[in-house]
Amino acid sequence: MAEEELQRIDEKKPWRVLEFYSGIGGMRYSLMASGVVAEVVEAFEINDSANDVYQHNFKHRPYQGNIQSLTAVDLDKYNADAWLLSPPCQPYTRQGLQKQSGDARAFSFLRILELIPHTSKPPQMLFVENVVGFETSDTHMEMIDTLTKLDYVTQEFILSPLQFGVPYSRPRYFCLAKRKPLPFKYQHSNNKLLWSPSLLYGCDDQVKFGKCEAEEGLDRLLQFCEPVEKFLESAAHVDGEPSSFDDSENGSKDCYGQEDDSVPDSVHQYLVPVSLIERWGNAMDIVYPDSKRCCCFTKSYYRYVKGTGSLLATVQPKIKGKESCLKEQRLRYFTPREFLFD
Ligand SMILES: C[S@@+](CC[C@H](N)C(=O)[O-])C[C@H]1O[C@@H](n2cnc3c(N)ncnc32)[C@H](O)[C@@H]1O
Repeated sequence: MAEEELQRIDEKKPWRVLEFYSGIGGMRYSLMASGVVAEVVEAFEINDSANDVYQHNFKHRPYQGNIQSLTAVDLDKYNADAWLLSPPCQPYTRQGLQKQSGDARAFSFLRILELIPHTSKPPQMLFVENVVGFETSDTHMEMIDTLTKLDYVTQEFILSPLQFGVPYSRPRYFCLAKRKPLPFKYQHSNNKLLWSPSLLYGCDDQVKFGKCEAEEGLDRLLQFCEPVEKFLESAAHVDGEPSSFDDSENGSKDCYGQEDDSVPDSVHQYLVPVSLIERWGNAMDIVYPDSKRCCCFTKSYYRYVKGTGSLLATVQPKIKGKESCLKEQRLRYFTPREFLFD
């Protein structure tokens, strides 16, 4: 690696970052929240609507095209230090066909890996995010093989927001890669896959950062988790965004078919129609303001009930759960701002 490259990192000049599969910009948000001095010099995303949101959020419209068509020359011109990549996860999800590298949606990521050795200045750092299942895939094998050959050292993690005090169960795979001679601060995690972030902080505090898969680890984690209510929008602050779920059966009245002045209009749109509760109540995942967990929200939240995310009971019964009448618990959907937990 050229001397001046290392110098740039040492001198804390802003990292030049490329964001692949930028979606609505979650990676960029995390980068900003991390406090790293960095500039996203370009983002790449094929989806027009995602790019609208990204542009709204960051006042920059990502390069709209297929990442698979990028060339090494294209990438060279950004002179980037770090690449952030969150490629499609469908090839690796447990519920899917698990075609892995044989799935067309994996091709663009494989192509990016192929391009790295052909760039005149490979990135010094990579950050890859995907679903649990990626770590056992042939795509992962290909990625590690490519990175090792190109002198990268990796640290891999499976982490859940629960391990960071957020009441949301959503384990995800993360890979950090640095090109030698750039070192990791804590090198005992080099080339390992870990289920706890503790070593990132140079400690092995399993009480604070338990392996969240294990039952007793989960119990310990929940002690440190904030309750759901900490992440709720107060009624006054619920934006008047148009409802994206079908409450046509509900008309303009509340879910009980009555006028209810105590519920602001802005919250009304998030109430779960009573007909849905009657039909699908058994399949609903219900949480309370003092709960310390939520199920993973999917893009079908608001459209389907089963397995798409939790619903919030706004009236707490004496006995929590489905033993008490669900209709009386005044269930509502989480708002978009709430389930993005920002
Ligand atoms: C897992 S999501 C990434 C989410 C993103 N990190 C965010 O915060 O929204 C994958 C994204 O990659 C985009 N995508 C998939 N294949 C692509 C390709 N070949 N070229 C460009 N974008 C692609 C999808 O439209 C989707 O938005």
